[in-house]
Amino acid sequence: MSANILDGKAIAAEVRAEIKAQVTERLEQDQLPPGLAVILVGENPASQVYVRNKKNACKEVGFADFAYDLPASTTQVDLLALIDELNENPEVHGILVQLPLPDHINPETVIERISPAKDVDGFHPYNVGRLATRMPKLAPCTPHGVMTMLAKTGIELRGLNAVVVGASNIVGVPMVLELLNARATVTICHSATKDLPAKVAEADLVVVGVGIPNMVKGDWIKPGAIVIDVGINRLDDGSLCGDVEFESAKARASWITPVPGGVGPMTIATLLQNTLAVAQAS
Ligand SMILES: Nc1nc2c(c(=O)[nH]1)N[C@@H](CN(C=O)c1ccc(C(=O)N[C@@H](CCC(=O)O)C(=O)O)cc1)CN2
Ligand SMILES: [Mg+2]
Repeated sequence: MSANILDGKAIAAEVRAEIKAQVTERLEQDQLPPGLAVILVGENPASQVYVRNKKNACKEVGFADFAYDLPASTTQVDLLALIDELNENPEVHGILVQLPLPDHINPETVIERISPAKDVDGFHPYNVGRLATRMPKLAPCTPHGVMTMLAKTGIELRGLNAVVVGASNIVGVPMVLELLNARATVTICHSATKDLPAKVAEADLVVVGVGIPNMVKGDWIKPGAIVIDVGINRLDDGSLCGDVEFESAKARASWITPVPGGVGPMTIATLLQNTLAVAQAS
């Protein structure tokens, strides 16, 4: 068997085209363009790439982007003051603070300061709680983007055995909530999990987001399983790879996401969807 490729780059382009059409309609009705504030603190090279991609995506679909590239020495007090200002700005529908933050800034304090109504990353405890109680408002972008990709396979998730590897707030935990809401039977694995290969081998659907290159081996994959690789690891030669051994997993899976060009572009497309949703509701 050789898996079908779940082409996140192509699906994300479709999503952006739909968003652009809705922005055009808003502008024709003399409404404000959706506005997204993107805050980057410091000079993490990977974050700089992601933020640049977010700004480019905003331009492509006709959003107003409010960019704040702040020095690594920015104090938490100053960052919170900027968020307070953006929370009050009616031209700004969505606010995100790129993670990770420098060590002297507490990410939880910063995330909680963003108005839940403008929290287009979906990281505020209010939005996580909404997802956990099956009343989602703004859902975290990466797991929600994965759900959009899974819908493209046409496969019914209800009753599938889903295994999520990695328990981060950005990926693993909200991914579990999304899959639970789709009525999958969900297992979450993390660094204390015993016999990970056996857990993965039971999965009809496996989602991996741990940040360890090629950690999940192809021969762990149940034949016919769907494999979603959220990892983006840069190797010493500059190339990117995922958390799953791609070629050997592809030989067993029914569907698989590539890295790059899989989940990553869907994260940004979903961010745009969330921002548009806030604008349309305001
Ligand atoms: N505030 C946030 N911080 C972080 C998030 C997030 O959703 N919100 N997620 C990740 C990083 N991330 C978005 O910010 C992200 C990562 C990767 C991609 C992507 O498109 N990757 C490309 C490859 C890009 C490259 O050349 O490196 C791909 O996979 O094809 C988009 C967004 C952590 N921080
Ligand atoms: Mg995200």
